[in-house]
Amino acid sequence: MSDPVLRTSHLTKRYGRLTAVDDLTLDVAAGEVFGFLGPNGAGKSTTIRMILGLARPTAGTARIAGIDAADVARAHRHLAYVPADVALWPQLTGAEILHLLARTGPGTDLTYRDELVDRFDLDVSRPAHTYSTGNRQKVALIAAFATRAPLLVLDEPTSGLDPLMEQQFRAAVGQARERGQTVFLSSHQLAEVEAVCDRVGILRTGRLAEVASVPQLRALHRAEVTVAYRGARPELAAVPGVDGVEAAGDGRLRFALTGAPAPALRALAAADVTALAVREPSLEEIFLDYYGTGNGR
Ligand SMILES: Nc1ncnc2c1ncn2[C@@H]1O[C@H](COP(=O)(O)OP(=O)(O)OP(=O)(O)O)[C@@H](O)[C@H]1O
Repeated sequence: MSDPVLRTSHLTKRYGRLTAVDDLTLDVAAGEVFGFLGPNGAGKSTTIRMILGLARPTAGTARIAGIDAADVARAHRHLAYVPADVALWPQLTGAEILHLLARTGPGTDLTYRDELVDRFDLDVSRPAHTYSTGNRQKVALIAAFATRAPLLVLDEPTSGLDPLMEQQFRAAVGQARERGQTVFLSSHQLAEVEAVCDRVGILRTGRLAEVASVPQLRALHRAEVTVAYRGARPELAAVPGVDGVEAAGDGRLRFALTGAPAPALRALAAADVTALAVREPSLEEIFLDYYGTGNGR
C-alpha cells in the first residue's frame, strides 16, 4: 500500500516541562481535506512547524508522502504552505512574486494560477508593500493552490479574506480535492471547516481529543429537539439521551438529545405530537462543548 500523504506517528514536542504536542498519531489520505482545530495554545502551530521541518520533534515523526519532514529539501517537493502571517518581498509586484514562487516551489500550473488571480480578483501589477493583509494572503493562496503538490498545508489562511473571497477559497479547496490533493487546514473559522472538510481533528492540550467526520461529530453531540403537541404533555423526563426538557411556549417542548433517538421517539409516539423539529449542532457548538470556557491548555 502506498504511504499516506501525511502521517504523524507519536509526534511529540516538549518545551522544557511543557508538552506542546503530545503523542500525535494521524494519517491523512490523498484527496482528503482535513480540518485541524483547537483553541489558542492547543499545539496546532507547533504541529505544523514539525510537519514543515521547522521544529524538530522531541519524539515521533512526521512524514510527507513517506519522506521524513526533517529531510526538508525532499519533503518540500511534495508540499505547499500558506502561513497565518504572509510576509512578501515588499518591492516586488504580485506578478513578480507569483513568478518567483512558481520557479522555486514544487511545480506550478501557470494557466490555473492565472485563473486564480482572476477569481481572487488580485491586482498583480502592484508592489507587495501596498497590499493589505487579505491581498498578501491571496498571493500565498494562489501560489499554493496553483501547485500540483500532493499536500497543501494551510495555517489559518482566510482570516483576512472577505466573504466573497472566502467563497473563492472554498471553491479552490474543492478543486484541489478533485485533483487528488490533500489539504491540511488549520482554522478558527468553524463554518469554513464545516463546509470544506472531510474529517476534523480536535486538538486539546497537545492531544487529539477526537478525529471524525463532521456528521460523526454531530452524532456524538447534542441535537436540539422542539415538539408541538395537543393534550397531555409528552413524558420525557426519564428517557435515555434526553436532557434539559423545558416548555417552549404553549403546547411546545424543547429538549437536548444525545445518541440514538429511538427511546425519545417512542416516548413522543405515546403523545399527540403535531410537529417535530430537530436542529443538529453546528461545528461551533460542538467546539464550544469540547472547550467549555474556552481554554485549550
Ligand atoms: N518556542 C517555544 N518555546 C516555548 N513554548 C512554546 C514555543 N512554541 C510554542 N510554545 C507553547 O506550546 C503551546 C502550543 O503552542 P502553539 O503555538 O502550537 O498553539 P496553537 O494551537 O497554534 O495556538 P494559536 O491558535 O494561538 O496559534 C503553547 O502553550 C505555547 O506557549
